[in-house]
Amino acid sequence: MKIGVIGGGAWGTALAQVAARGGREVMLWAREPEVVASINERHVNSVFLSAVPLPETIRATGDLTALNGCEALLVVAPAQHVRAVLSALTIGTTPLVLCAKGIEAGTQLLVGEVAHAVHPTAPIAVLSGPTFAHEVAAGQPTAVTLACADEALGARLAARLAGPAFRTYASNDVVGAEIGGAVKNVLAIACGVVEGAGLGQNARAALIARGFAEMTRFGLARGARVETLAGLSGLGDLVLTCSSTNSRNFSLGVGLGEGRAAADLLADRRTVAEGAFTAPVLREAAAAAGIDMPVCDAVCALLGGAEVRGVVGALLARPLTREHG
Ligand SMILES: NC(=O)C1=CN([C@@H]2O[C@H](COP(=O)(O)OP(=O)(O)OC[C@H]3O[C@@H](n4cnc5c(N)ncnc54)[C@H](O)[C@@H]3O)[C@@H](O)[C@H]2O)C=CC1
Ligand SMILES: O=C(CO)COP(=O)(O)O
Repeated sequence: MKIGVIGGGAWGTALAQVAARGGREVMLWAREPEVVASINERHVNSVFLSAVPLPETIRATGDLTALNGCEALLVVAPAQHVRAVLSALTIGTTPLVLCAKGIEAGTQLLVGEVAHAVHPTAPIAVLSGPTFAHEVAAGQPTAVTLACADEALGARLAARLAGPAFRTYASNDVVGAEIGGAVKNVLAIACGVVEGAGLGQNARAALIARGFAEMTRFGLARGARVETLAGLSGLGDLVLTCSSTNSRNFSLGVGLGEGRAAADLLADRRTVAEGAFTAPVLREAAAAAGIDMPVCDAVCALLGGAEVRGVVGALLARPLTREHG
């Protein structure tokens, strides 16, 4: 049986590699003809993950119908494009494993909720965790959360995707697994700003802890479980992306912290920094639910062009409050 991968960016390619290592045949759909040609002809994704040779069992296509008949589909298009890509597919009851991290603009839906809206008969699972694509593709040790409401299916998917260096931990908290990944991208931008503006390591650690408090407040309000938020897909991924310039979100924040304009930084890149798209949606959703998320608000202000010194000053000048509740 084949595994299908929807999205030929760095993460889709690394996950194709994971599935291929498990002995699966993999069909990867990519939007860019040059990615399809590069994978099929030279067995490398020269656009998004050029350092890693790929096995011949990974085939690429630009035709979504080539994914028909796959045992499961890993959905790895950026969050804002998942609806459009899934709408072009006939799915039936093929399990969809959502691997993008974000919240849809306009609807405030998590990616799994978007997938369910488009394909109500398809079982939904979420794969999320601290996973830089280049490390996974290189076979470095990695652990992820594999969440699925249908626990038997979740266990099957977790077993199918696991490998000697790729540990999958099963969970039935789909919403919790998604919220961690979506919110940490916004917080990683904030930590990058701290780095770019030279505000110090104390500030970064404080942002991680207070950011986690924001993630928890938002997650609990959306039905997530606190232990999921404190696990691989929440705190684990938050720590990873808030500490490394390998994170696209963190490095976007570094640029903002250095005083560069968000529009210029985003125009310069072909890769996706999901936090830039999630931040305004998260602010909207949090405000509608009456949830205080000052770090996320600060990221929105910086993305909108506010000056770093003023935004940081306003964060620090908030009235003193209790650490918990
Ligand atoms: N790169 C990583 O280390 C990890 C990425 N992710 C998540 O995976 C998702 C995909 O990210 P990457 O593979 O890193 O992407 P990438 O940044 O390597 O490449 C950009 C991707 O966006 C796609 N794209 C651009 N415009 C599009 C459109 N209009 N419609 C459909 N697709 C479009 C491109 O085809 C390409 O696949 C994101 O949600 C990201 O947060 C999750 C874990 C790790
Ligand atoms: O989600 C990721 C690692 O888990 C990748 O983070 P960035 O998208 O910030 O590079």
